[in-house]
Amino acid sequence: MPKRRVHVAAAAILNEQGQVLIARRPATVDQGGLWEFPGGKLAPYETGLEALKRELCEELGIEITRAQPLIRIHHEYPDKHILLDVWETRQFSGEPFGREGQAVRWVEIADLYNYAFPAANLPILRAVALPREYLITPEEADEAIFETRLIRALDEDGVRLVQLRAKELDEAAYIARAEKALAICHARGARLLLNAEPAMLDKVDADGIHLTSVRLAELAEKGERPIPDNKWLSASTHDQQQLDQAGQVVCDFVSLSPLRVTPSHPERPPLGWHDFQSLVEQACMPVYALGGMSRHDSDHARAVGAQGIASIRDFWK
Ligand SMILES: Nc1nc2c([nH]c(=O)n2[C@@H]2O[C@H](COP(=O)(O)OP(=O)(O)OP(=O)(O)O)[C@@H](O)[C@H]2O)c(=O)[nH]1
Ligand SMILES: [Mg+2]
Repeated sequence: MPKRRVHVAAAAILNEQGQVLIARRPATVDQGGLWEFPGGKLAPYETGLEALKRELCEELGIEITRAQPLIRIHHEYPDKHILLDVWETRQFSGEPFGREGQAVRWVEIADLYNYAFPAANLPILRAVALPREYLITPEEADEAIFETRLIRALDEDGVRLVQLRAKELDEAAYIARAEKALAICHARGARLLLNAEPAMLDKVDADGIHLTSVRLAELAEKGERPIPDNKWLSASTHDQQQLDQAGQVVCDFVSLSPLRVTPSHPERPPLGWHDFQSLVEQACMPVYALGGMSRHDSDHARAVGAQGIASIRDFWK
C-alpha cells in the first residue's frame, strides 16, 4: 500500500532577542514528548500560509502578520511521507502560550541542539541558524585591500557568513590570511568557513570547511562526514548527483550554481530559477543560490525554497 502523504506547515517564530519558540508535543500523540516547531496539517482547501495562520492561532493564540518561506523538507517516516513546509516569522500579535496545554519555550538558536526533535527536523535547525547571505571571497593579491573589503562587507552589508576562497595563495599565505579573516569575522559575530582540505581545521580553528565539488566527490566515496558536528560543512554543487553526495557526507548546507551565466564560469549552462527550484525541493539541507546573484535576488531565492543567495561580487566593493 502506498504511504500516506502528509503536508504540514510549521513556523520558526523569532522574537526581538533572536530567540526561537519551540513547543513540546503532548505525550499521547504521534512523536509525543519531542519538541517541535508549532504548526500542523493543511486542510484540503488550504495553502501552507493559510494553514500556518490557523494553526498558530489554535495552538499559541497569536496572529502572524508576515511570514517568509524558510525551508521545505520531504521526509520518509516508516508509516508516512511528510512534507514539512517551514516558515520564518518575526511579526505577530499576541503573546504565545500553550493553548492546548503544551509546554512552549523561547530558546537561543545555539541551544536548539540540546532539545530532542522529530527526525525530519535537522535541516530546520540548520536553516534557522544560517543567514540569508553568504559571501565568497574573490582572489585578491593585496592583503590590505582584502582586509578593507572584508570589513566593509561585514560592517556595511551586514554579512554574517564568509567563505575564504583563495586558490592562488600557497598554504602559508592561506593560513596567514585565514587567521586574519577569522579575527575580523569573530569580532563582528560572523562565521568563517575555509575553502580547503578538511585537515586545514587543525591549523586554523575556523567555523567550518567548504568543499569544492571535486573534494565532495572524493569524500562521498567514503560516505562519512569529514569534520566534527560542531563545525559547519558546506559544499559546491551543480546538479542532482552532487546534491546526493552532499547528503552522503552530511553537509550542513550547500551552494547550487550557476543560477545565471557568470564571467567566472562562462562555459557552464545556467540552471535558471525553474530547474533550481526543482533541485532545491528535493534537497535535504539549506541551499544558497549562486551565480550572478545579488541581494536583490534574496526574496525570490527564498520564495523558490532557497536559504538565500551566495555571491562574490555583490559584497566585494
Ligand atoms: N508541527 C510540527 N510537526 C512536525 C514537526 N516535525 C515533524 O516531523 N512533524 C510531524 O508532522 C506531523 C504534524 O502533525 P500535527 O500533529 O502537528 O498536526 P495538527 O497540529 O494538524 O494536529 P491534529 O492532527 O491533532 O489536528 C506529525 O506527524 C509530526 O510528527 C515540527 O517541527 N512541527
Ligand atoms: Mg500541531
